[in-house]
Amino acid sequence: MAAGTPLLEVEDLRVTFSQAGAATRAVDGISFSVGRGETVALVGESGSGKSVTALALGGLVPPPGRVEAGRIRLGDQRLEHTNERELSRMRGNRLAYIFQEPAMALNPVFRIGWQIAEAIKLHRRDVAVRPEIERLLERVRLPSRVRRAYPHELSGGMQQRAMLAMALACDPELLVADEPTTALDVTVQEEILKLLVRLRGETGMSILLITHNFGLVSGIAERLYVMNAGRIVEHGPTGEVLRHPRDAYTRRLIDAIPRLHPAGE
Ligand SMILES: Nc1ncnc2c1ncn2[C@@H]1O[C@H](COP(=O)(O)OP(=O)(O)OP(=O)(O)O)[C@@H](O)[C@H]1O
Repeated sequence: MAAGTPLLEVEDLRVTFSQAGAATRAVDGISFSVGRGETVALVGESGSGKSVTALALGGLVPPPGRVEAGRIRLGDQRLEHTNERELSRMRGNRLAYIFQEPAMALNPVFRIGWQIAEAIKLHRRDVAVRPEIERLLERVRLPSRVRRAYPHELSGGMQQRAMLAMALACDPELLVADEPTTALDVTVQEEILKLLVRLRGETGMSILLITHNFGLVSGIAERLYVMNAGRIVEHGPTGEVLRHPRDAYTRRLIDAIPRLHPAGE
């Protein structure tokens, strides 16, 4: 593969939800890319189509949603031609997700160690499971004792770290983080974002960060795409877009971040 080729390339993606004879185009012909080792943010208000885009990457759009058109390439793999079995193998091998509500994604009746072990066993037969659990807990800065804890015994931040450990179990090339900190307190949000930055440095993986919050992206994402009503309305290097937004919708979202505009400025 040529040097500089992005890890993920999405072209003209369209996703439609059809219900009771009416069709809603949730994603309306968007194109974007994520480089190797790069963090890219997809930013937009609720309902703009960010999550549906994220789900489309892994073939996870729920019915009655349907990917109508588009080309998706991850490394040397064309995903739109991939069947469900291959997609499910790829999820976890090359592509992993973390979502907003770790408490919903973790199984309440199993200990954290068991759940991480399942994630390891699903995709990797070549590693000793127990040391690998310890390695992953260490990687997300959780103490070893968490292995024996149930999800409800952990704080929200620790639950999100446990989800991250499961997502990292298979050394994904791309981590899709869909509103990973929205359910957390502000200080914990910062901890999780710092952890993501550190993990990216340690593993070399790429991150697609999905958020409604422009306040989160500086210092995390090199580039961002702004989504509105299923379309990308603006994109560019994060600092540039934050300082000189060209689109009126982008400007409105940025104006809503109080700390970028201290009183008197
Ligand atoms: N399960 C569904 N059934 C019907 N329509 C859906 C479904 N999921 C999403 N949509 C449609 O897709 C649009 C985009 O939803 P999406 O979840 O991608 O937005 P979002 O930007 O991620 O917002 P949020 O942060 O609130 O999830 C919605 O406005 C809705 O019209």
